[in-house]
Amino acid sequence: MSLPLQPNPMSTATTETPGAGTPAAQPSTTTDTKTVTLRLSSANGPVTRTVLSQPPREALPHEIPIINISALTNPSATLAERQSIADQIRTAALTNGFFYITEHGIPASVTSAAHSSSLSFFRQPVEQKQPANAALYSKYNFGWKPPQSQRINPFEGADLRETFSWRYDPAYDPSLSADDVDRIPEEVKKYIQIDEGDFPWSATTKDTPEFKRDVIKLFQDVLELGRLLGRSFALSLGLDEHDWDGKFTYPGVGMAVNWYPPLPPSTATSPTNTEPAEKNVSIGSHTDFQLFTLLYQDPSSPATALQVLSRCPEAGRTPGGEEIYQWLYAKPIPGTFVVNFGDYMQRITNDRYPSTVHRVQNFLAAAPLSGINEERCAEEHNGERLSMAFFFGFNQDETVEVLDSCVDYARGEKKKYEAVSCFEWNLRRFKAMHDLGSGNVNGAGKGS
Ligand SMILES: O=C(O)CCC(=O)C(=O)O
Ligand SMILES: [Fe+2]
Repeated sequence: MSLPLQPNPMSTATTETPGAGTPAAQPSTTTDTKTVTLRLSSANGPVTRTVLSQPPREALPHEIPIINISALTNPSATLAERQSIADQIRTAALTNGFFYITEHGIPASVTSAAHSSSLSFFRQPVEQKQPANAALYSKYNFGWKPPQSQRINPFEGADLRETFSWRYDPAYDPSLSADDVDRIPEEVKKYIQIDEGDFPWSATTKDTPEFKRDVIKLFQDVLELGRLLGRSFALSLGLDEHDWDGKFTYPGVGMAVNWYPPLPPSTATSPTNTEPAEKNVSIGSHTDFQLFTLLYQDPSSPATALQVLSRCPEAGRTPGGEEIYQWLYAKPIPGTFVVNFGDYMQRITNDRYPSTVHRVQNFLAAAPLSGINEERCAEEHNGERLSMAFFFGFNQDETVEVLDSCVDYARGEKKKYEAVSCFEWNLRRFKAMHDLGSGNVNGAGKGS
């Protein structure tokens, strides 16, 4: 593989002065293209993107590719086979920073049990979810978050989703024995956040005892999968595949189960579906904070929900020379997880691997995308949608510098970012979001 990786234009954005309360998208016109200006908070402060004012379109296979990762779980696979996966990941990273993984080894029975148990939890009346309320009962904002209690983008409306979220607890780590848990070093322990009395799980077991069991089983499988993928990411960046193994021993993983009601039909029939509709975001436009995210999408919901902001070179540039973007649908593909990179990855790769902006608009009236869900969408569907997101980071006490493989020293390029620990990074990111009036509407942090 040829190193260093060349700069990635996907990662560039225009930094602007914060202005909480400013409309998220303002119409503007280039010579012959209608665009809106999207505002959001990012790793580098508030940014704007110029976005085509047209309905999102389905991503083409090369724009969000499907990568078969069966070699990662096959003990007799060769390094060349694993390198081939790493190369596909690198290509996807340098394209949109989004891809699907298939043949990942997590049985469909595990994802579907977690899915249906989560639905049982969320479909309960509010009074039954209230004992798990994160804002009321958690020291760390873990547990249930009611609809419109979060606002991931300070420039858009409150998110309509409900969420149940928590973070890594070594007691549920399948790689650790009870003795290992007792021997966790103090410098690591101080960053591991655990609520007392097994909260929030303790508040879910009365009426939905299977919720904890099924969701934790999925969490455990995804944790192991994330560790394997970490090796592919290292390989894709010109490192040894085991270079990061020691950084994932007690990883800073956050998990969120999201339950989306349908967006109101008035928004669903909007001719452009590009205005972030002040009051109507399922989850606002944002980037994820950490290294990478693994996302399970509900394969049974109407398909036009998750959208990825992609560069659109065919649209030219704005009169001010800025790049133009477009929204692409990342449709649910049964049996896959969606993978995207987060802000910490963008940092340590000197912007090579972009932390791509995405959002969810869960439209009830959405037309099904090609090849999937036609049958399901033709049936009665109440428009709800469930997703489960795993936000993967290195151990919280780890500090990873910008990788030399991502800096073209021969051309005078420099490391753009100073080294920062994963814990410090998350703190900074939460703070930046809250300083703009974002995050959790009632004041606490988000689980990602
Ligand atoms: O529900 C989805 O498809 C995406 C969720 C997401 O982006 C997040 O929780 O950060
Ligand atoms: Fe996200």
